[in-house]
Amino acid sequence: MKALNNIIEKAKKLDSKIVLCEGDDKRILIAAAQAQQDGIAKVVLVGEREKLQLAADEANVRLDDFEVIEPQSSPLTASLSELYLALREKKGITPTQALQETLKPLNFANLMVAKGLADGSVAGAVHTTKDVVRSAIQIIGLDGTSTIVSSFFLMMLCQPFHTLKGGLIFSDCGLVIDPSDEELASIAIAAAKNAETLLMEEPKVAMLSFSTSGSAQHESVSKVVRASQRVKQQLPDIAIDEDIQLDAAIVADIAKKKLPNSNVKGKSNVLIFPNLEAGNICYKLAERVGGAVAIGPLLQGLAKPANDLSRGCSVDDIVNVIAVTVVQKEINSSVGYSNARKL
Ligand SMILES: CC(C)(COP(=O)(O)OP(=O)(O)OC[C@H]1O[C@@H](n2cnc3c(N)ncnc32)[C@H](O)[C@@H]1OP(=O)(O)O)[C@@H](O)C(=O)NCCC(=O)NCCS
Ligand SMILES: CC(=O)OP(=O)(O)O
Repeated sequence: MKALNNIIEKAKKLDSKIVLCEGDDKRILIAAAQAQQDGIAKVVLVGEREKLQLAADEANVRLDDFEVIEPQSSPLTASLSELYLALREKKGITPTQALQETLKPLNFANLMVAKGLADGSVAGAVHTTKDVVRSAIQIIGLDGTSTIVSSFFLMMLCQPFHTLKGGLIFSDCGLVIDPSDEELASIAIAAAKNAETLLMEEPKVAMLSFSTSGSAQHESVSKVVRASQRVKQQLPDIAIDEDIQLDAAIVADIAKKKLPNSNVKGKSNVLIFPNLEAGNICYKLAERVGGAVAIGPLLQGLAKPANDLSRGCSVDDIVNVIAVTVVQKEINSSVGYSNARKL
C-alpha cells in the first residue's frame, strides 16, 4: 500500500491537531490512541467527559492522554457560538439557537476547525453522512474554487489475489445523490486533483456508465457525456474517457476491444460514478467482497479538512482517515497543482 504509506509518513512530519467528536465510541478512542502513538496527529476529543471515560475504560485507553473539551463548560464555547451565529445569522438563526447548535459536539468540532483551533475534523462512526456533511458545509463552507462539496474514497487494492494493485479514487460514493452534468463535472475535476495530490499519479479519469462510447442510449448516458465534455473544456489536457463501462475502464484488453481510441487505455485511476446509488453500492462491494481497503468518505471542495467515516468503519479505517485529514491540510495550504491551477 505504497500510496497509503506515503500519506501516513507525510502526516507524521506535520505537527497537526485533529478533533474527534465521537469519543464515546470505543473504535474512535482506540484509533485516536494509535494515531497519537504513531505520531500521525495530536487528538482533541470533544464530548462529555463522563461518557468518554466510560468508553475509555471499555477500550482500555487512557483518557488523560488526550486534550478533552466539554462544550458545556469550555471557555471556547462563547466565541464559537458567536462564530456560528455570524455564519448562520442570514438563515434566521437566533443567538439562543446558535448556542444550542454550538453545544453539539459535531458542530463544536467543525467550529474549532473553522476558527483555526484544529487542523481538521473526523466524524461519521456514529453520525450519519447526512449530519456530518451538513455540519461541515454550513460551518466550514466551500473552498474558493469549488461550486459544490462532494466526496471520494481512496480505495487501496493490495491483496495477493488483486489483479489490479495500488490506489484508485472512487467518486462520488457518499454525498451528491443525483448530480447534474455540471455537478458531475465538478466531482470529476475535484477527484482528478486528488489523484495528483494523494495518489501522486497523473489522473486518468473514467466517466462510468452502462455504455461505452455510445453503445447504449439513454438520458443517463447523455448526462455522463455532457459532464465529460465540461471537464475537457476546463482541463483540455486531462486523460479522460467519456461514457465508459467499468471493464473497459480498468482492463486494458477490454478497452482495446470496446474503445480502441481510448485516452485512458484501461488504466483508469479515477472512477467517477454517475450517481450515488452506483457509487455507494460499488465502493461497499469493492470493500466487502473485493477486499479493498476503503478510506473515506473524504470530502472535497471544503475550505478546510473535515472528513466522514462509514458507521461500519474499523479502527484502521479511522486511523487512515485521520492521516489523510492531516495531509489535506497541507494540500489546502500549498500553492496549487497543475490541474488545480487551471480551474
Ligand atoms: C449532503 C446532503 C445532506 C445535503 O442535503 P440537503 O437536503 O441539500 O441539505 P440541506 O437542504 O439541509 O442543505 C444544507 C446546506 O448545504 C447546502 N448544500 C447541500 N448540498 C451541498 C453540496 N453538495 N455542496 C455544497 N452545499 C450544499 C445547501 O445549500 C444548504 O445550505 P444552507 O443551509 O446554507 O441553505 C444530501 O446531499 C444527502 O443527504 N446526501 C446523501 C448522504 C448519504 O446519505 N450518503 C449515503 C451514505 S455515505
Ligand atoms: C459512506 C457510507 O455509506 O456511510 P454509512 O455506511 O455510514 O451509511
